[in-house]
Amino acid sequence: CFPPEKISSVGAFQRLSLSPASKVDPDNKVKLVFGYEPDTEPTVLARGPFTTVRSRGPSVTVINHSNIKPHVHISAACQLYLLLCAAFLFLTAGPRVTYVPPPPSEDEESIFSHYESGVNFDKYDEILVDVSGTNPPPAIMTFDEAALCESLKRNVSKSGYVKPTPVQKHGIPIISAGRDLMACAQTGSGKTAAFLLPILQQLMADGAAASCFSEMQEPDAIIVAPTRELINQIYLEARKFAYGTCVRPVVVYGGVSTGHQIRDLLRGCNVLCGTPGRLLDMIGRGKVGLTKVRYLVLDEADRMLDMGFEPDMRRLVASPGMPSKENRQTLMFSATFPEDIQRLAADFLKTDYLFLAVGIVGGACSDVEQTFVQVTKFAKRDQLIDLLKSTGSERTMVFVETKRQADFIATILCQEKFPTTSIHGDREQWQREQALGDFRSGKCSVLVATSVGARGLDIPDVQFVVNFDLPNNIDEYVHRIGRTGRCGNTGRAVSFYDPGADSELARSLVTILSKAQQEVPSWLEESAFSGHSPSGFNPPRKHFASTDLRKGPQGGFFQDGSVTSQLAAQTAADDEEWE
Ligand SMILES: Nc1ncnc2c1ncn2[C@@H]1O[C@H](COP(=O)(O)OP(=O)(O)OP(=O)(O)O)[C@@H](O)[C@H]1O
Repeated sequence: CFPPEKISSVGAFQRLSLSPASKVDPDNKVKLVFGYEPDTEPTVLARGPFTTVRSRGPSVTVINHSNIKPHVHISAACQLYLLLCAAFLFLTAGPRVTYVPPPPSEDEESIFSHYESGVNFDKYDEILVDVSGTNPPPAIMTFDEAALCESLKRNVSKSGYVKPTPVQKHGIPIISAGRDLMACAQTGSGKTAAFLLPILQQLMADGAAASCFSEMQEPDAIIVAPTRELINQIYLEARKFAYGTCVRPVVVYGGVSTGHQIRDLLRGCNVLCGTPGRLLDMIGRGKVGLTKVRYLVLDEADRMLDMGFEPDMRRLVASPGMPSKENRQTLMFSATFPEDIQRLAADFLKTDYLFLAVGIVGGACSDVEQTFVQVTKFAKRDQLIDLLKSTGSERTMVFVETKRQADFIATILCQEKFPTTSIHGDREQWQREQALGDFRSGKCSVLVATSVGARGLDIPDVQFVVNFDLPNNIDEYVHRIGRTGRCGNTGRAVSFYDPGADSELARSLVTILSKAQQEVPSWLEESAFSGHSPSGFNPPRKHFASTDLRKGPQGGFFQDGSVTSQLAAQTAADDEEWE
């Protein structure tokens, strides 16, 4: 059946059309051909029930013709190899995703619904702020000083924002001045608006408007975050601030029908929010062009590294069309600033980027009252039930180590008549979204979660966090308890400390507690400094680092503009399983 009748280009692929008049194979088999180059003999590597087989580059694709007779013998080794490839593809591809999430509400009241900032909101002004790098612009004290355009100002006010938080006071003018930024700030202190407002302001001032007339959308800003729930939340914030303007944010993330997301994308997109994999997929499909990108935001950058997204992030910045770092503005947000994040910052950001640290890098929010209970593994369940009975109907997040454990504990709590739901990586996306919806609406007052719920989730009125299992990573601990005590509100966290399993974390916990001005239980201190714990206070780990390594004499510390003393930061953690 060779030479082929026709070779045509189909996007990045080549299609090799074979003559239907070729000799008939009684088995009706199809051949997979590799290594075809003009004037060379193709090598047939496989036969199988394929309809269309595609491969990139010089290799060639064959379209199924049931009447083709293979004319090259396939060795047994090749057959085995291809069988393994097919099995791998089948296992990794999984079932086709068809879930289409319900559209977010168009109702203005629900778009702008928010919870009130808490009694400690004004205490944010006392937090030490460190800005390092050359010529940082002065901080703003009010949203008026941010010179936002009318519609944005109106949306900010409808969101209940009266005055900026420290990360906004410093972050907004830095971004508006066109500077690259690496920022670390405590949980729940308003990082999302710190990058969204100046970006949206600039796009609105430039008259950016989404166009639905292009098969390839070319966003002005790309925002990347590690988890589906977090990126969706960022998208909803962007949509809220862009309400009533021509700027159109769009979100793409895994677990949802790709076709649905492409259709949404093609309705116009200025600000594209995405998880790394789905974003690269859209770029690979030619639905997203990068040449117009002016802003690239990497939120929770340290978590993206922990989750193994570094290659994806590098692929993104190296993707065809992506402006070089000199020609775009890059903003990275991270709870910690370890060396691998500094390395990434050096690669992705301009050399004169500014480093902004609000509070203690990697420190816990001091509005959360942290309590520890010593309990053995087998007594945890009863302890949890007692605890929940005493807290009544407070909105509570319970963190556990494994997905199976999450289901198990959720079932037990339901049996005990606590309205409970769960979120973890083995649940379908629609189940995850339903669980969050039920928890947000109050239908379920308890949400049992694995680490997937630890970062970034901003759920109103979570009064209580329980670490049923402590994480093996102190950063994770800080993020988990940060689901409460947000935006100046107070919250409580109770952690079950199993001396047999958690002693490795003891010293880091003592550090975190003391820095957040919390009482340190004497038994925890003893455990931290007894021979059972790893030697050395806050043992070094590959992630450890605190402040900007570039810091020179000009790197000062500011408290609303004035130079203060040096911040310290200590985090210690191991990698934990992520889903
Ligand atoms: N200036 C402000 N005034 C009132 N509320 C605000 C202000 N800034 C942010 N908020 C609200 O505070 C809550 C927390 O903000 P956000 O989720 O951006 O925090 P974060 O720093 O990103 O937290 P995390 O580190 O957990 O991701 C949100 O509900 C947000 O709408």
